[in-house]
Amino acid sequence: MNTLLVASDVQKTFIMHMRGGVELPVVANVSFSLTAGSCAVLGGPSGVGKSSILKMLYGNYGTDSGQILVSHHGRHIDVASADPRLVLEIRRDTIGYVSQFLRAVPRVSALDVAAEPLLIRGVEREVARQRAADLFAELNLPEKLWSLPPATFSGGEQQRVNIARGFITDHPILLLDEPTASLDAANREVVIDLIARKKADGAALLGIFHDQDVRNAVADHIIDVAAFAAGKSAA
Ligand SMILES: Nc1ncnc2c1ncn2[C@@H]1O[C@H](COP(=O)(O)OP(=O)(O)OP(=O)(O)O)[C@@H](O)[C@H]1O
Repeated sequence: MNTLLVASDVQKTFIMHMRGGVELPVVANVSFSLTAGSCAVLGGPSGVGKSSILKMLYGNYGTDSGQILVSHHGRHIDVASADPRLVLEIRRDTIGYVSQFLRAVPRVSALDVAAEPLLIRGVEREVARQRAADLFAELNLPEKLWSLPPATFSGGEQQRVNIARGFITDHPILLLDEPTASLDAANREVVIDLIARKKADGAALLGIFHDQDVRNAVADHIIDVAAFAAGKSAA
């Protein structure tokens, strides 16, 4: 088994400095690993810390303790303690992330938003845009929208731009935060298929899916986040 990420005893507490230093413990004792060619799903009730875990793996949230070891260009790097420049390099080449909502940049077309992760990896602009167009077509995004900035798109249209942006690269690790939340049944099926292809290509995926049908279709195993707090083995 080719292990691409190992999280060990990860812990996080939010301290609300604007609220008199109130402490909000979010997760503790979080330990799991991700292997190539499989999709793990974070499970557990709302508020248990699923999104926070994804954000820690991506380096958006810091950790209080624990390690998040990632296989990056043949080295094992601890995302939890890596310097910000290295975290950016890991995001460029090793860990992709589909967030729930698109952060649209004004005046940038949907095609260029989706193509950007390839451009920053040095792929030629027309090749990257063609790849984005192929994904948009597969995701049934109307062609008349492709050259428009996505800020005014519907929730489901924006989510499909975000999915194309996340799936366009061949990152070995891909994090998915509710990628199907705003999609209709037909497009949920497209995403299930995209995930299956990523697995077949050898990527390690970790996702949050509230939709039970999607979860059943993609999950190789469920990581029960509530069990960490209870001190049990979760995976
Ligand atoms: N930036 C933040 N500052 C303060 N508290 C936060 C922050 N992000 C998350 N939290 C808190 O951490 C807890 C876990 O939130 P998180 O979004 O990780 O849960 P979740 O399991 O993904 O929930 P859901 O299934 O509802 O999306 C919540 O109580 C939330 O209020």
